[in-house]
Amino acid sequence: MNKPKLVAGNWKMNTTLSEGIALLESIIKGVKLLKTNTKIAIAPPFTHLSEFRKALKNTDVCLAAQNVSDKLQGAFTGEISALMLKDLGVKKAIVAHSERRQYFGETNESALFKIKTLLKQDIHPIYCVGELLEDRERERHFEVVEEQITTVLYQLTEEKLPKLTIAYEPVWAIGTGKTATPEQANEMHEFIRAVIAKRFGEDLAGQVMILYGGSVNSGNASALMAQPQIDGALVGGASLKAEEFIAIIKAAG
Ligand SMILES: O=C[C@H](O)COP(=O)(O)O
Repeated sequence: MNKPKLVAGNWKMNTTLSEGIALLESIIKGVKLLKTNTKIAIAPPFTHLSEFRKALKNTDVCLAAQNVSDKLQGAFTGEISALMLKDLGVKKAIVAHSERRQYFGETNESALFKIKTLLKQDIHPIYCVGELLEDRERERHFEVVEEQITTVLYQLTEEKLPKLTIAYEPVWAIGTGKTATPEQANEMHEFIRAVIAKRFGEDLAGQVMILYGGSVNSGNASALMAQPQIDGALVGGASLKAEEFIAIIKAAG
């Protein structure tokens, strides 16, 4: 299946607005010089979204958010709703990143609410799944990821499914410099697709983009992107360096 790949940069809690604009400008410049079919998304901190929307206006780079509230509006101090994101031109949003699960108590259940509220605003969720190191050591990784997939995706209707992107990010590979081998990543992507297919059929499962995330960089991107089940990458640290990020996009094709 030859669908265009997606490379998404998750900037996490990095850059001031002025630093962010400078980095974004370098990325836009680099992308313009590339001949690529790869789709690109950037998820900066919330504080950057409004300015980034202007900067991305005449580009093919898609504006993404790193999180969203599971509530639509009201007395929820500090939260940002899907409606607010839509108003800022946000097209995609990361949901249940492992750092949100680990430090902010997010669960599969809260992820489902977030995904539903995003889909109502026609913002496409990037739903993060992945096992802890201890899960892999105990050979529970397939079980953990299966639960993350079934508790969320099985609650969605068929027509919503193609709007969803999955990011498989083994927690032990995030920001650690340890990448899953291309074979390990591909094996899990294949498993995820099979779990989706069990409920929705092969055709729909084939339409869901499954990204790999976890220490992706210019050195390992080509081997990862060459795997048949890997549809792209969710990039953390390396998306904060324009040259690295551009090299990853190039490797994706
Ligand atoms: O969202 C991105 C992932 O957490 C990967 O981060 P990393 O590329 O810094 O390992």
